[in-house]
Amino acid sequence: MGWHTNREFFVSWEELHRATKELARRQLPAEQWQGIIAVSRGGLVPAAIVARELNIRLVESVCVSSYDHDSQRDKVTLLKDVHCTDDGEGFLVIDDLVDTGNTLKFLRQRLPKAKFITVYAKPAGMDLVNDYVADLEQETWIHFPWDMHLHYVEPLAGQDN
Ligand SMILES: O=P(O)(O)OC[C@H]1O[C@H](OP(=O)(O)OP(=O)(O)O)[C@H](O)[C@@H]1O
Ligand SMILES: Nc1nc2[nH]cnc2c(=O)[nH]1
Ligand SMILES: [Mg+2]
Repeated sequence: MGWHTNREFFVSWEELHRATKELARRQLPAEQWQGIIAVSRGGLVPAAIVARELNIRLVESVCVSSYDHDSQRDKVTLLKDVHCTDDGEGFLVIDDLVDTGNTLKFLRQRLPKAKFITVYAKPAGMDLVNDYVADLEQETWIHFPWDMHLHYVEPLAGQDN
């Protein structure tokens, strides 16, 4: 696991790779899948890792955008649709996380027969995914490695506390 304080959870590249490989392992046998659908943008890196592990070369993307509405992220719009079977049957839909579930609720209408998987899941959206690797508290904010950079921190003894 990464490490978290104050309800923030920082995920390293190595931890994301490990957890996503575990997610991929659970989708065996690979032959049951026609292809992978990445939910852009957060699902792009996990989808690449799963595609590599399952040796699946057909990787599609679906592009969505969520808007703040009354401080809730409850309006999802489709920016780019996906090319796959009509109802998504035989496809794996991959996102980095499910939080409120609004994104996946929206995509489930479009792809009712697809299998939805995420690396991380929070309680409000947990029932909307068919598989995930790690659950976190609803209040925890997940920081992904592509949103961070390494930086210096003072030794404990040098801090004002
Ligand atoms: O379950 P929800 O409450 O819908 O939240 C989960 C979604 O939020 C994040 O995407 P975001 O919309 O921030 O865009 P991004 O993937 O382009 O960064 C994340 O990648 C999931 O797709
Ligand atoms: N990076 C990030 N994006 C999110 N979108 C919805 N919840 C989260 C979260 O916990 N972390
Ligand atoms: Mg996203």
